[in-house]
Amino acid sequence: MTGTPGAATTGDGEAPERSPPCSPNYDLTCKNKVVTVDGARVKLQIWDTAGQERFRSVTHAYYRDAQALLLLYDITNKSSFDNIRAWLTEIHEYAQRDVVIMLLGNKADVSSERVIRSEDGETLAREYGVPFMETSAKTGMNVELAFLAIAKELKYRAGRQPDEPSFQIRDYVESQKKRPSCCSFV
Ligand SMILES: Nc1nc2c(ncn2[C@@H]2O[C@H](COP(=O)(O)OP(=O)(O)OP(=O)(O)O)[C@@H](O)[C@H]2O)c(=O)[nH]1
Repeated sequence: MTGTPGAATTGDGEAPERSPPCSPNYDLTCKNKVVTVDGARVKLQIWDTAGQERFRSVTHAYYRDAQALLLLYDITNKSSFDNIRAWLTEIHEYAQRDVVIMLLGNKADVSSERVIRSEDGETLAREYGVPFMETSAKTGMNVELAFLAIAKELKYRAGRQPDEPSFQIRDYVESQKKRPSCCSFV
């Protein structure tokens, strides 16, 4: 899922789903994930797109309806990081205007091969006003947090009362995220 968007749509854990059932195909995989937010079950339907250029025309159709997009790059692979700007441009054009976007720098466990500094991810995320953290699919670092933050944001939007203070996903992520413990590069 590196250099690529993963899209999420939600449904109430109990209610009929807003999204159609998962039907993965050759260039997309799909999984359901239930996250508990303030005692309520939020079901996320997660689509993992392939990042290759040749799939872009196919993936438009999928992320057009997404409520959230997780953009992953690989901290050991510069081109995956460089691709993120192109994806953000695509998203601006094709995704819903209020889509929740999160930038994730994956493989944070392999610090010896790091070529993208955390600060570079932070700077890019700030430029686009999106939350950012580094993750590791291997150790699990910040992985649950990424889905929890998305679920919180979507649940908040769905049930917001006019006088309720808004949920600030960037502040939440900043306060909860773990930082990689070692930084042997630059
Ligand atoms: N050390 C480490 N390896 C990882 C991590 N995430 C993925 N990998 C490894 O990187 C390789 C590629 O992982 P994939 O998830 O298939 O990569 P991808 O970019 O999604 O590939 P496509 O779905 O084909 O675009 C596999 O060998 C994974 O085990 C991570 O956080 N840390």
